[in-house]
Amino acid sequence: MAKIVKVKDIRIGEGAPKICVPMVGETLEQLKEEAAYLRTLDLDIVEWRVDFFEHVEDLEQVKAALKEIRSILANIPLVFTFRSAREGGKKEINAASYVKLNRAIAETGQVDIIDVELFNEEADVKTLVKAAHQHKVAVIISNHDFHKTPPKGEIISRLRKAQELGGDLPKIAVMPTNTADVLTLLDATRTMAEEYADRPIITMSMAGKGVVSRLTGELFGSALTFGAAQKASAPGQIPVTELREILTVLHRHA
Ligand SMILES: O=C1C[C@@](O)(C(=O)O)C[C@@H](O)[C@@H]1O
Repeated sequence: MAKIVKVKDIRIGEGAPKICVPMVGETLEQLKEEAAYLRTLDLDIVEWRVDFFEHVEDLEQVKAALKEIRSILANIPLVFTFRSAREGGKKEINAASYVKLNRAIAETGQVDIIDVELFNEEADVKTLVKAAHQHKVAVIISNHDFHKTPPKGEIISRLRKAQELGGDLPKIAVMPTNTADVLTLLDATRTMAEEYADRPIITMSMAGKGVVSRLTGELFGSALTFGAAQKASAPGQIPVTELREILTVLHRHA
């Protein structure tokens, strides 16, 4: 039985998939407005995609912005994510800066989860997992392919590696070029969840073809799904209101 990952009052891995909504503001004012708006929505978790932030390379300004966001979000769990440009994000920073940023933010105690990309040096991934856990912060170990869908075995291999490295929530997002790719992601999710995972996993097939994978996590084994508020952070995210409605109907008939 896969364990539950608790972040504040949210139990990831129990019941219907949890809804995570990204903030993609570039300025502090935009982020404060986004955070205030997200408080009015029916969501479970907020993700700060800090790679969009104009001052992402100034740690003190990131910390100051985090303090404001944390205050506005109150008891809503917060994921801190720097998405690298090579995996679909807005910017690229070097490995040392990436580790320093994520470690410093984990140590603030103001985030509940950090997202660490699997395709970093293994030593850096392990360093961040250890630092996060020392400060009672959970870790998503993530991987993204914005160009294709790898074979089923490779998807499973990456999720298993993320689990072996101590990620509380292994995650993979892939791009379908056809509907068979969507079935590959769903089949890999099912096999990983049923045969290898001892913790919740997060998977999605992106863009319009992949929307079905963002809705059917309870059936195939993905414990969290991303929905859009004012602006999506990746192709295929649907409005959070529609997402909640569909997840509720599917959960009722599960
Ligand atoms: O990794 C993910 C998943 C995602 O790429 C998606 O496809 O919804 C959106 C990102 O903001 C998040 O960090």
